[in-house]
This record gives sequence, structure tokens and C-alpha cells, in this order.
Amino acid sequence: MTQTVFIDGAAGTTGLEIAERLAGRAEFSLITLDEARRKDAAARAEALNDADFVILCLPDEAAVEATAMIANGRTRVIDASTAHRVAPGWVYGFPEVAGHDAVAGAARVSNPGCYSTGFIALVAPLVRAGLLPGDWPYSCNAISGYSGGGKALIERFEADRDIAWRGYALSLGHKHVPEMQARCGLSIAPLFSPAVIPAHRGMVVEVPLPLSAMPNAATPDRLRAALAAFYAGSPVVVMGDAPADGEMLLRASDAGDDRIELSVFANSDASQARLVAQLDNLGKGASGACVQNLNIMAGLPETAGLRL
Ligand SMILES: NC(=O)C1=CN([C@@H]2O[C@H](COP(=O)(O)OP(=O)(O)OC[C@H]3O[C@@H](n4cnc5c(N)ncnc54)[C@H](OP(=O)(O)O)[C@@H]3O)[C@@H](O)[C@H]2O)C=CC1
Ligand SMILES: CC(=O)N[C@@H](CCC(=O)OP(=O)(O)O)C(=O)O
Repeated sequence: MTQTVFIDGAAGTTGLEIAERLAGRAEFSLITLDEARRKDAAARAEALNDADFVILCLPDEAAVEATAMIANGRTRVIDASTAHRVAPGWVYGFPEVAGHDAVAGAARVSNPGCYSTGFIALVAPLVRAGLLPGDWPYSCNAISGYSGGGKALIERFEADRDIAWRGYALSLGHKHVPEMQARCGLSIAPLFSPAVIPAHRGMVVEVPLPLSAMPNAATPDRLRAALAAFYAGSPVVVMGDAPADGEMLLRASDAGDDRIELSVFANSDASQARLVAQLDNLGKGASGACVQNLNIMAGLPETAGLRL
């Protein structure tokens, strides 16, 4: 049976990429609003209530408003915004960590933030397994392609080709920190330093670990083995190959895919390690994750339509 999907915010960066992934899928039919009606409250309310599944690709405030417009107990929601990621009643849409069954049965799913996806993929399983402490002040350094900032940042970077690096969230209050802390079960908020680079898409999220100074931290080999075991069989979260030439590269021309690749690097005496996640901010960081969650909620193979 065909199920209907309405993408609210379909003309935006995340929405367009979801539509591309759903194109040609016979299991779903898209409810669309033309340019003149895509921001019209009455037209949106009708579409929101007609759809079996709604995917919100909107700014936070508009996502909260859209959720409130749903006046039936049937329409199921995936919210790509930050609005509901630590909200009660919402399942965190990271099935590998939150559990596929929880996502499958949920009426309200909050899609993780792009940076949070990298951090949580690395840290949550290791804290859960007791291999890293839950009460440590973790740091997280990350870079993102400029599409991570949606249409406005794309326009800015494409108009000013001279920006080589943009550090931001300099007052340390980035909106992803609450979900990083909550979903990893940390007692101390991580210190998060994001930056944007002049590439359209792509993301690297890194967690440096001063292992010899940390209480109860496991060896790099055990950390690597634990991540491999936790994600064994996952078509989406995979372990990276050890780089033969001692470097990792993100190319501005990379097309991106919907996987996330995890690595553990360490020095020779194992006193220091770097946990590194490489992903596409528009793949597992946003649109790919939305489609994976939609598949799971609709009872379909989780990778249908994904770029793996
Ligand atoms: N880009 C990314 O890598 C990621 C984005 N997200 C999140 O996904 C959401 C969408 O982001 P993104 O696609 O990047 O942003 P964009 O700015 O590219 O797209 C947002 C879209 O929402 C539309 N919109 C804004 N307000 C309303 C409204 N009241 N009613 C209907 N449509 C509205 C905008 O219209 P208009 O075109 O007229 O401006 C735009 O088309 C955000 O919450 C973002 O934080 C999450 C993870 C990663
Ligand atoms: C490069 C860039 O600006 N990235 C965005 C996060 C993108 C993302 O994950 O968005 P949501 O959390 O809103 O869903 C930012 O840092 O605000």
C-alpha cells in the first residue's frame, strides 16, 4: 500500500535532498504544495493532516508550529530541526543507538543534528559499555560543509569565495550540545568547537581523548573493537580502514553518501587517542537519516533509497 509523505520545507536544502531520495519509490507518494502555497498556513495544515508521514525541514520555531497544527492521532512526524531532540514524548531518530524498535513504533521522531550524529556515534556506545567515563569533560572539534547552514549559508559561501574557515559558536552555546550530552549520558556538557569550510557538503567530527589522564578509560584497541562490535552488521555506521598513508582527506568535490565512518587513532604508547567520525552533513547528518527513519517507521528495509 502506498503511504503519503508531506515534506514541510520541501524547497529547502534538507527537504530537497529527501525528495531526491524518495523519487521513484513506489511505496510512498509525495503530497506537494506549489511555490505560492508552500508557506500558506491553511494549505500546510491540510497537507500536514492528510499525510501518513510528515517530515519537517523547517527552522525550529516553524517546526514547533507545524507539529501543533497536526490535529489527528494518525499522522506520524519526523522533525529534522533541533526543536524536539531532548523533548519528552519524542524518540531520538538514531536507530543504531536509540534502537530500531523504538523508532519503528514512534509517532514522533526527532532527527539528530549533523554534528551530534558524529559525536554520539563515537561516544555513546563506549560510555554505555563502561569503556569511557560518563563524568569526563569531553571536547569535540568538528568541521562542516557550508550546506549545513541551509540556504542562507550556502548563499554566503558561494558569494564570498575567499572564506577559508569559519569558526562559530564561539560563546560555546551551540544548539547541538544538549542532545550530545543527553544521548551519551554525560554528566558534564562537552566543549564543542564547530567550524565551516569552503566545501558544499561533508563533515568530520573528532573527540580527542587524553587516555592516560582519564579514569577507567580502555585502550585504543578495546575502543576500536567495542565500536566495531556495537555497529556490526550495520549498513550505515561502518568502521574506517586504517589510512595507509597516514592522512584523511575530505575533498570539496565529494558527492557524499548516507554512511558514517568511524575511526580510532592513537599514539604508540596508547596514552592519547582521537575518535573520528566522517559523514555527509546532508546524508546521515540530515536527509539520509530522515529517509532511514521513514523506512523503519513504515516497516520497510531501512536502507531503501539510501546512498550507501
Ligand atoms: N542543512 C543541514 O545539513 C542540516 C539541516 N538540519 C535542519 O533541518 C531544518 C531545515 O534546514 P535546511 O534545509 O538546512 O534549511 P533551509 O534554510 O535550506 O530550508 C528551510 C526551508 O524552510 C522554509 N520555511 C521557513 N519557514 C517556513 C514556514 N513557516 N512554513 C513553510 N516553510 C518555511 C524555507 O523557505 P524559504 O525557501 O522561503 O527560505 C526553506 O525553504 C533546520 O531545522 C535545520 O537546522 C538538520 C541537520 C543538518
Ligand atoms: C554549518 C552549520 O551552520 N551547521 C548548523 C547545524 C546543522 C544541523 O545539524 O542543523 P540542526 O541542528 O538545526 O538540525 C549549525 O551549526 O547551526
